[in-house]
Amino acid sequence: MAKRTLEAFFSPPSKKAKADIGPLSRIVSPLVKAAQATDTFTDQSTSDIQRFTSHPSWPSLIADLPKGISDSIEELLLTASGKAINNQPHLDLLYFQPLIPQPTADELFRFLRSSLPFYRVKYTINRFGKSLDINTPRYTTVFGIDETSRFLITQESSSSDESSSNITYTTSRIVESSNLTKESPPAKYQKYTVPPRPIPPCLMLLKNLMEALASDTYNIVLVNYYATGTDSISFHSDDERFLGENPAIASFSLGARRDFLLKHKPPGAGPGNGNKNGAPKGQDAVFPGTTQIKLPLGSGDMILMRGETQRNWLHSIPKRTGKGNEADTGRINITMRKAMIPAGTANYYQYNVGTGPVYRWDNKKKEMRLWEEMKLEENI
Ligand SMILES: O=C(O)CCC(=O)C(=O)O
Ligand SMILES: [Fe+2]
Repeated sequence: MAKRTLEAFFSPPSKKAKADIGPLSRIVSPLVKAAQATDTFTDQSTSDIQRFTSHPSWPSLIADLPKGISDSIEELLLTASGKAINNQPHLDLLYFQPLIPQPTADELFRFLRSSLPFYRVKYTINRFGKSLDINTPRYTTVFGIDETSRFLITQESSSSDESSSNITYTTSRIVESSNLTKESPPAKYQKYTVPPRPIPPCLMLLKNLMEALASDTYNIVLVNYYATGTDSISFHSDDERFLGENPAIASFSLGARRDFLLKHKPPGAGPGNGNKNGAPKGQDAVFPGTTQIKLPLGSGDMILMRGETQRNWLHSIPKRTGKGNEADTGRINITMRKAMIPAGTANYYQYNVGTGPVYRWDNKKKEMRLWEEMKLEENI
């Protein structure tokens, strides 16, 4: 049975790179081709066959990206260019408006909403000596593993033919000695309440694209689904220590337009201070020389937050209610991050997968439903 790392599996055969296209396409295009070479992508226009990939850690098969979508994304790469927003202290954003134009973005939105498993995570925190139950006000899911580890993959098919469609990942955890951290990864891994899951092929093209735009690599893909305008994320910064200093976080939006707000942390707010809810209690002072920013993120928009942004700025997606609100048609947000140590993997799975039931999109009822109930109804 052939064994390769996940990275090796998707890495481009460089000789296939086209010579006549711009730098971004040169990076990403071979990755699309490499993925196609595995036959995990199938031409939906000429065939009804939808390819799926399985993995023991996923609650269901996950469909591969239809070739129509990946082709459209690939075509657009030549024109990708972002606008810098860095006219306030400690702020360094790159705004692609859009990165993927709306027809393709909306197709990708419908595809991902129907294909990915989601969770509605509940957890308890300790505030001022009292325990507080938190219901995450949106659907979430996460894939990937920190820098200390790799997934190994094997092909289910006994054939060594790379174009076999029956590809199954199997998780094996290998730790490269050069990457060993003080926290022993195998011991930490035993403590994960949710075992890490490999990034499915349908998210790899986006990951490769965002890596090319950010000039960085990512190992964690976090997906939020805001079903209605009452789903939200409160002011916070993604400044956890396991992301390292000044992380570049790529955030990609699909579906309904939602306002993305940014405000500077209040004066005197240290790292982690006031992190989740904005100003620490009793301190809602505005940082001198800064104003709040509102970016109305639409389908296909991407925002890269980099430099000192996370350390100094908070961001949120506030609730938007009212009749006929576009927010009620649903929005997906995908963030790409690089977790350096197992504590990062554990944290993301705890707060974005958790231990509760799986939800999946029901295309007939047009809502997220418990996957167990859907399976019973459909006799799956
Ligand atoms: O939905 C968004 O645009 C933001 C999501 C976010 O900030 C996060 O997941 O940390
Ligand atoms: Fe965030």
